[in-house]
Amino acid sequence: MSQNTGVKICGLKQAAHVHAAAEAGARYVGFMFFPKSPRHLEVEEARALAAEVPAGVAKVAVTVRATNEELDLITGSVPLDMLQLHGGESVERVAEIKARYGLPVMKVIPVADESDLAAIDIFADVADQFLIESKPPKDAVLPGGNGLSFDWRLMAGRKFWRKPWMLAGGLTPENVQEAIRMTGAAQVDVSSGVETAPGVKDAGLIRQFVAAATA
Ligand SMILES: O=C(O)c1ccccc1NCC(=O)[C@H](O)[C@H](O)COP(=O)(O)O
Repeated sequence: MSQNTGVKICGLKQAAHVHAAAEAGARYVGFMFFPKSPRHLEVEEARALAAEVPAGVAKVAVTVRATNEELDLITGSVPLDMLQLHGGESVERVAEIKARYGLPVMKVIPVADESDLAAIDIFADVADQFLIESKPPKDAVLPGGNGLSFDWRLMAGRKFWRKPWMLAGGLTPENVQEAIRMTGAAQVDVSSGVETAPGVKDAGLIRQFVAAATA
């Protein structure tokens, strides 16, 4: 663990939780734009929430195979620092989004087994960061935010990729220290693990998570 561990709290919907995350020391907050998600925000809600985020904390829009029309609306309405692409976007689409919006892009790499890690090299020229997380079950409604972890042993000795990366998937205040120890992650992301029900964040759990990740 390290006091320098970067923490992203994803799927925030309330100002109080944005404040709890920022005051605890989170470096990123994630706003969901995916109507099927219990964490989904309309752009007006996201714009109001973004105004609560202090300087120094990055505002990340999480999207899933969003069209240019949808991204135009999101980026035109909400002041953002990063776009997280959580769908099956191609290398070409990631490059197009990066050029069109001029924002850093975090590409999600879903992992179930070792072969899935090859995608990191494939996207390394176009993505600014990676979020490495568990592949969702085949019948899952959501491609992320499922509270499921993957086998962290797959990451052992793999931390020297060309771009920064974040570990995600099923992290909690209880397991995040072990996850960092096993993977060497310098950054971690959480959503379900700081909730009391899907989409319902808890300020105490947010504080516990950031404290454990940065202890
Ligand atoms: O959180 C969602 O509802 C979601 C829906 C669709 C795509 C992505 C989503 N979340 C993105 C995140 O970055 C989550 O924090 C990440 O998947 C980890 O989630 P969890 O396992 O719940 O901590």
